[in-house]
Amino acid sequence: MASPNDLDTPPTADRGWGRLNPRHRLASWGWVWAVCLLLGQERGWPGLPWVAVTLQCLVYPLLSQGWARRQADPWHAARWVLTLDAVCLALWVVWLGVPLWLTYALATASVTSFAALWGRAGLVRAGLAWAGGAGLAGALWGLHLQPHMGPAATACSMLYLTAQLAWWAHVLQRRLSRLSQARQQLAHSERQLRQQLGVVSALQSQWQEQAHHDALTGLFNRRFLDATLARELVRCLRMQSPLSLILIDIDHFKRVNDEHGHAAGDEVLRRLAFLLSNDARASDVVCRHGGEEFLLMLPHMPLATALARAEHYRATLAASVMWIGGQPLNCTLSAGVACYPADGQTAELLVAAADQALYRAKRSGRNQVVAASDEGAVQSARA
Ligand SMILES: Nc1nc2c(ncn2[C@@H]2O[C@H](COP(=O)(O)OP(=O)(O)OP(=O)(O)O)[C@@H](O)[C@H]2O)c(=O)[nH]1
Repeated sequence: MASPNDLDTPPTADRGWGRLNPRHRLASWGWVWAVCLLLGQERGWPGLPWVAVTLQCLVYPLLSQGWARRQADPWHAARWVLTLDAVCLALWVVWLGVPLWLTYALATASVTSFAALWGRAGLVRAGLAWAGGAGLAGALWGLHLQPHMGPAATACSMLYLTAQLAWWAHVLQRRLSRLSQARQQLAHSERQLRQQLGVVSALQSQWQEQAHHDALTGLFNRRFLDATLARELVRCLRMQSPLSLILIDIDHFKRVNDEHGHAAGDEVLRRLAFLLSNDARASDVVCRHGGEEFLLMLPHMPLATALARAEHYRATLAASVMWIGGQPLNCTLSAGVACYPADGQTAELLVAAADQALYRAKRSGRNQVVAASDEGAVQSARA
């Protein structure tokens, strides 16, 4: 006696996969009225049962539906309406003499409705309602078995049952197809989301790369070094290990730009960057500190080794002739070397010590390497 055809409300675990549909319920009761009409003709009912049948099949559904709609929770009220339907149907079939096909059609339609709407709990409720209705009718009027009906009433009952089952199947099919569409959409959205996440993560990596690297040379930039140096110093303190800094500046770089052009100057910066990063260990951080200045952070490297590294760079650059735009170009560099902990215990102090050493290297004539701890002494012979 219920219909699940209202698909606008998504089913929930509580509501099964159907929903009580008032129009379909009225049609079902109309059908019952038609079957009773045929049965009444077959059995030659007098006038009174017709009034009762009409009240039951055409008036009661309207009244009960109106009541359910006025309740605060119409869904809960519908459960009681459907239960009352089952009780009434059981009363009728017992009173009419349990006609086999009519009982079967009505009971099946009622039980499937309960099951579709409320699952297993609905089945129990349907069983109780039918047993209650039949028991009440049996107590009132006793059981008068007249199981057979004529072909017209039987055909009508069968048709009703078939229509009811077909309707449920149709609703179930629509629900499943909607579910499958929703799943496909969900999978599509998930794919799109994954793609977008991929793009975002690629952009993030690109942004991090740009944020930490110098565009011209590809070396780390000063921001990255500032963030790393403090962390490395803490590690070296914990491990009681030295950390050296080499600050390098190309000598008379302005002249390079003036005489060979800015592009040639850029090329010199790139080649020196390549030289510096070529020998670097995995733990070293080679960065462009600004302009024509480079800073190397060398964890766990004592001063003597750092001085030797700086001297290697100085000597290599001084000895090499760069051919840029068909022109020979020779550059030199000056370097200041400072070592933790002797020359400074914080990042700022250590960089300042390396800067002082570089300044002294410049002041002493350039193309040389100077250690911060060795006040004024030139560590490396001029090339
Ligand atoms: N080509 C090029 N030149 C740069 C870049 N950044 C800074 N410079 C130039 O580097 C030069 C640095 O000049 P100065 O600071 O006077 O130093 P210098 O000429 O190297 O002289 P000293 O350091 O005293 O030996 C300036 O002419 C800047 O324009 C860059 O990215 N590309």
